[in-house]
Amino acid sequence: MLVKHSSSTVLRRQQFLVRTLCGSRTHLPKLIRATMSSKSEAADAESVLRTVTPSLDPKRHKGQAGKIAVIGGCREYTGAPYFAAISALKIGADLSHVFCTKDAAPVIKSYSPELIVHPVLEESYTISQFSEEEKRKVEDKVIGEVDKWMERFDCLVIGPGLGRDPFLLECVSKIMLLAKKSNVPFVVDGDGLFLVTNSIDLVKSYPLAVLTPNVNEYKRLVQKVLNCEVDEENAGDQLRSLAKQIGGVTILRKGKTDLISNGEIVSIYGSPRRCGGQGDILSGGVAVFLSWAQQLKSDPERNFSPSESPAILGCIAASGLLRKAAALAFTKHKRSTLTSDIIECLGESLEDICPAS
Ligand SMILES: NC(=O)C1=CN([C@@H]2O[C@H](COP(=O)(O)OP(=O)(O)OC[C@H]3O[C@@H](n4cnc5c(N)ncnc54)[C@H](O)[C@@H]3O)[C@@H](O)[C@H]2O)[C@@H](O)CC1
Ligand SMILES: Nc1ncnc2c1ncn2[C@@H]1O[C@H](COP(=O)(O)OP(=O)(O)OP(=O)(O)O)[C@@H](O)[C@H]1O
Ligand SMILES: [Mg+2]
Repeated sequence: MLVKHSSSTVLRRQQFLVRTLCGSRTHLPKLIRATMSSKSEAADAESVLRTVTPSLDPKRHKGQAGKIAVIGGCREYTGAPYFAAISALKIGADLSHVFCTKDAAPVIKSYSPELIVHPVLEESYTISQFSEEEKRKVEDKVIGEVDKWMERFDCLVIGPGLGRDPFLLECVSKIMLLAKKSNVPFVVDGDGLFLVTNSIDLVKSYPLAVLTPNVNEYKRLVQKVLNCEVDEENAGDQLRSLAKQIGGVTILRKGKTDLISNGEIVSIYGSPRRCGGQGDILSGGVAVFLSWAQQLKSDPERNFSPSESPAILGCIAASGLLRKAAALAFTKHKRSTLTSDIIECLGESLEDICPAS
């Protein structure tokens, strides 16, 4: 489905792509052609997808296409971290880890042998009999288990199916500090947003943080940070000022159309099915495309220096791909479309935009 836009919107989109791609001798002509010819939003998201997706070069070794870690998964929720982690692999990352509670680990492992699952997080009920000192030791152990892996990850996804246990969230706060210390980008979603909304300093002024709130999570963020209600009339301005107030983090506000804090809108494709888990696919996708965009920026051979950040490019690419896969899954399964059906369509949807060979 192509969306019609006013000429000023089309112009803004063309300016965005030119801005994004300036400095790229390798990609500029092809991408500008794509935007000029279709003058559509599909060209924007698809051009970004084509730009950031790396070719399948036989010289590359395992890990170079991305190492992602999801911090999430507890007694209640095992689907959400699985959806985020498996989506990262299905899009093209090489390795996908999950750091979850001990209860959730065997369940998540049983969904897929592809995932590397670490049963390290603890909830309050497992340590309720412990003294304060013993609790501190458990916390140090949890942090240590994640820390020894941290430098290897290209991006974390913090929050899908994390739950809201206070002890567990305290440990995750420390994991965020570790990620910041190591300059590892992270996507915050689900219960990670509950944590961050109540402790905004955890992400404040960290340029490598991406927040992906749904309608409820966004409402709580706006109330807490801007001290007002969501203003649909001035949605773009409000989103920009929210991101500014949090010190320049990137925000992807999910909904009927996905709004990104630099002013971009992704409303192509999409599906009328609202089954749970689609946001989890998106968070895994943002992590992969952000990593690829960051790689692209630092690869001297590709000579690419877009003015838009990897975080913004990651959001546009992931949103476009998820919505395309959701639309494709809906054509096949109609009312019975489930999140796993959408995940099965990720490969075909990406292939349609950037063929593997
Ligand atoms: N299979 C799973 O394990 C899943 C677990 N999930 C996890 O569940 C936890 C809570 O996430 P939720 O998304 O439920 O939390 P929210 O606080 O976003 O949603 C709570 C409730 O709000 C209502 N709601 C949702 N969208 C709405 C809308 N557009 N307008 C009005 N009301 C709306 C729904 O009835 C929902 O139960 C997170 O950790 C999340 O990651 C979800 O990701 C879904 C899949
Ligand atoms: N009304 C809608 N019409 C079309 N697409 C939508 C609509 N609402 C959300 N989406 C798409 O679904 C994706 C997930 O958004 P959603 O609001 O379902 O997230 P979520 O509530 O966090 O999901 P999850 O169940 O995984 O927690 C968005 O990125 C968006 O592209
Ligand atoms: Mg969610």
